[in-house]
Amino acid sequence: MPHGTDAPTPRRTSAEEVPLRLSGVSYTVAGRLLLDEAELSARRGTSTVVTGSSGSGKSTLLACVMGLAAPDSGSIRVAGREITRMRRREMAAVRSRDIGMVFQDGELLPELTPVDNVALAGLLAGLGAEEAVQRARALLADLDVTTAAESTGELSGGEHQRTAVARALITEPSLLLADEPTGALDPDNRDKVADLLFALPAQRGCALVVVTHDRDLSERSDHLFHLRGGRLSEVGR
Ligand SMILES: Nc1ncnc2c1ncn2[C@@H]1O[C@H](COP(=O)(O)OP(=O)(O)OP(=O)(O)O)[C@@H](O)[C@H]1O
Repeated sequence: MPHGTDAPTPRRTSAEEVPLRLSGVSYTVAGRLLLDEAELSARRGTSTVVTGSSGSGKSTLLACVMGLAAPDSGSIRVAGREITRMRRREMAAVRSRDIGMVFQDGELLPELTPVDNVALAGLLAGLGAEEAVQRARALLADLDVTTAAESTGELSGGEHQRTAVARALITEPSLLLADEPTGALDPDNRDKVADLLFALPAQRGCALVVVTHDRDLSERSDHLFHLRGGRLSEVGR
């Protein structure tokens, strides 16, 4: 294209977009600098783990990425879009379409079936009811969770957390976040859920970002960062 024309830059395809890019992100709470010009990029097909002592700000980092906490300065791009100045409604749409989140205790509704728990996330993101239920059933079958259970409360710890992973995947997000996803599990289930999570970037082309104390998860990741005194540094291995 000749230099200096006004032709719009072509929109990059979603496969080229970097699911997460933090640049110069600072965040202070109660007078304490939790993030000091943090830099982190997570590409599709890769896994990243952030470790740090209790209270170092790992969950706060994820809260910033989800648009639930507003940094003092810096840029956060999710699926190619700047989120730091996004309106609440637009951010909610990004959160439900582009980001999947797995919490330590799953945060599922115990009285609903596993299928309904997973399908509900799809419905909230705008999928039709039939498609949401079909996707929920397929994901649960893939992740080896029974679709016959009448309530999620009756699942084992491992099944419960695999259901939480299925719920996070229903919108096929480019960015999958997890906060201590194995923290509430026994060693056997911890291994199974870790195997499952760290296989997802290659299987589904998403970027996985996990914050954890679990050393085993750190060792599985493609990229390892440590957060201390507000400084987020990549650990060479
Ligand atoms: N809204 C808030 N008001 C005051 N302090 C806060 C607020 N949010 C977070 N903090 C403090 O910021 C620090 C970081 O919290 P955060 O939960 O991000 O740490 P963490 O590294 O995830 O810890 P853990 O590993 O124990 O989960 C903590 O000392 C917490 O008490």
